[in-house]
Amino acid sequence: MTKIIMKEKILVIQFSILSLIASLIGISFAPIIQNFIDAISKKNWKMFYITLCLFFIFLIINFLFHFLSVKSESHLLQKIHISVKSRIIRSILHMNITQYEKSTVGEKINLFNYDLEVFEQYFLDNILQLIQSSFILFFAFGYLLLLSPLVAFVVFFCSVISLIIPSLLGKKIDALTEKTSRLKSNYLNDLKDIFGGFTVIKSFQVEERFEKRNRSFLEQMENNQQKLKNQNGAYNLMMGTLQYFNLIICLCTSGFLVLSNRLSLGEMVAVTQMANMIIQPLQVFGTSVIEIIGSKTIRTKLEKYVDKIDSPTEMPNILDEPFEKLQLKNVSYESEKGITILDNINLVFEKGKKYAIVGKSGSGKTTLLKIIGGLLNCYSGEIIYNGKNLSKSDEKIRSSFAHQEPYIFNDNLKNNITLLSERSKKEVEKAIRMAKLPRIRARYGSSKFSENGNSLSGGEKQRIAIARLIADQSNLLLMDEVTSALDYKTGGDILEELLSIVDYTIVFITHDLRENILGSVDEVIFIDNGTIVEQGSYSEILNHDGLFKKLKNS
Ligand SMILES: Nc1ncnc2c1ncn2[C@@H]1O[C@H](COP(=O)(O)OP(=O)(O)OP(=O)(O)O)[C@@H](O)[C@H]1O
Repeated sequence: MTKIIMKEKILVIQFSILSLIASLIGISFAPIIQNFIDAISKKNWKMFYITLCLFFIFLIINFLFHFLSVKSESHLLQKIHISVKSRIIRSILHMNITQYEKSTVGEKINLFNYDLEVFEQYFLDNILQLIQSSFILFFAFGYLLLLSPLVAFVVFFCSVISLIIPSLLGKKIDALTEKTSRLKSNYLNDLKDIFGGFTVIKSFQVEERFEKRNRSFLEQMENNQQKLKNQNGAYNLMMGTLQYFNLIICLCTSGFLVLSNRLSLGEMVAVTQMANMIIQPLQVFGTSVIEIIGSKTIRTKLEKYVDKIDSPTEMPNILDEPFEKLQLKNVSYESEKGITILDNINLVFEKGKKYAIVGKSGSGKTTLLKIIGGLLNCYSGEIIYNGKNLSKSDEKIRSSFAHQEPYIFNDNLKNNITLLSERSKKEVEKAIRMAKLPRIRARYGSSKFSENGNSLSGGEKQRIAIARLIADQSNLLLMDEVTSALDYKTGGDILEELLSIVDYTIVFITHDLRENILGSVDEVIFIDNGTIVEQGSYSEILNHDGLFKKLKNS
C-alpha cells in the first residue's frame, strides 16, 4: 500500500505543501485577533482599521489555499483508489484456479465493498488528516511557546495523555473491523446463493427457509457493526470530554496569567485560539491513529492482492509457439485434502491428432483436461511441451478450453465468442457457422444476452462455447462434454466437422460412445478411478474385451 501511495509522490508533495501553507494561514488568525483586541482595549483606531483589513485578506487567502488543498486531496485520493482497485482485479485475474477457489465469491466482492471502504476511510483519509494535523500542531505549538511557555507546557502535557488512549483502543477496533468484514463476506455469499439458486428455491418452494438463513447472517453482521459503532462512539465521547478538559485547563492557566498581569487580554485570546488549534487537531490526530491501527488486518488482506501483482511468478507467460507434441510423464494429482484424483498418468498428444477421453462419472476426466490446459498446476510429475519441461518453468501452453457448463457473459454474441479479442468479421462468421449459431445471431443480433445467458438453452450455451474454441485460433482444442446438452444429430455433426479439421489437435471428453464419434479419433483414453486402464484406437480397445466394452454395452 505504501508503494502505491509513494507512486503518487508528486501529488503527495503537492498536497503536503498546500497543507503546510493552509496551516500557516490558519495560525496567522491568532496574531490578528490579538492585535484587534489590543487595539480595542487601547482605543487605537489606526490599529483597529489595519486589523479589519487583515481579517478580509485572511478570509480570501484562507479560502483560496483551503480550496486548493481540498482539490489536491481529492485528486490524490482518486489516483490511489483507481490504482488499488485495478491492482486487485489484476491480481485476481492472474490467479490460477486453485488460488481463486481458496476464497469465496462473497469474500472477493467484499474486497471491493467493505474492505476497500475501510481502507479508504480508516487508512487513506486518516493518513492525509495526519499530514494536515501535524503541520497545524507543529506551528500552533511553536507560536504558543512564543506567547506563553507555561500554557504551552500545560497543553503539551494534556496532549500526551490524549494520545495514549488511541493506541490502547486501536487493537479492539481492528478485531471488530476484521470480524465485520468476515460476516459481510458470509452475508454476500448467502445473497449470491439466493440469486444464483433462485429457480431451485422457487421450484422447491423453500423461500421461507432461505429467508430465515439470510436473516441470521444479516443479524450477525449488523450486531457486529453495532458493536463497532458503539466502540467508535465511546472513543469519540472520551476524546470530546478530554478536549473540553484540555481547554478548561488552558483557560484556567492563561486566566491566572492575566490576573497576575503576565499576559494582556489580547494575548489571552490569542493563547486560547492557539490552544484550540492544538486541541482540535489533536483529537483528529487521535481519531486518525486509532482508525489506522483499527484497519491493520483488512490492510494486510488487501496488501496480499495489491503486492502479489509485482511478483512475476503469478503471471505465467503463454508459450505461443505452434503445437507439436505434449507429453505427460507420471502425472498425479491430489485434492487439498490429500485424496488421489489422478494417479501416474502417462500420455502423448501429437500435432493434428484427435483424442477422446472416456470413463465413468467422477473418474478424473475433467481434472486431467484441466491439467493439460494449465488450469490446475499443483500436480506432481512432468509435462513436456515441444520438448520443454513446463513443470519446471512458469510458462503455460496456448490452448482453448470449452467447459461442459459454459459461462455466458452479460454481452452480445460477438463478444461472447471473441472474448474481447480482435477478430475479423470473416473469422466470427466461420465460428458462428461451424457452431451452428446462425439462428441465435438472427434472434439476438448485437443485443446483449440476459445474465449468464439465462434465456439461452443449455445446448445453445454449449454451441457458443464451441464457437469460442474456433474463434480463439489456438491449435490445441480441449473440450469437456461440450455436446452433452445437444441432440445426437446436432452434437454429432458439430463434433464430426471439428474432428475432420487436420490443423486442430483435439482432446475431448465424451460420454457419447457411438462409433461415428469414437471411430474417427486417433486414440481413445479410458480412465477409471484416476488411472488409465485402456488406451488405443476405437476398434483396438473394443476388441480388448475389457472395461470399455463393458461400459459401452451397459
Ligand atoms: N478440487 C477438488 N477437491 C476435491 N475433490 C475434487 C476436486 N476436484 C475434483 N474432485 C473429485 O475428483 C473426482 C474426479 O473429478 P472429475 O471432475 O475430474 O471427474 P469426471 O470424470 O470429469 O466426472 P464427470 O464425468 O461426472 O464430469 C471426483 O470425485 C471429484 O469430486
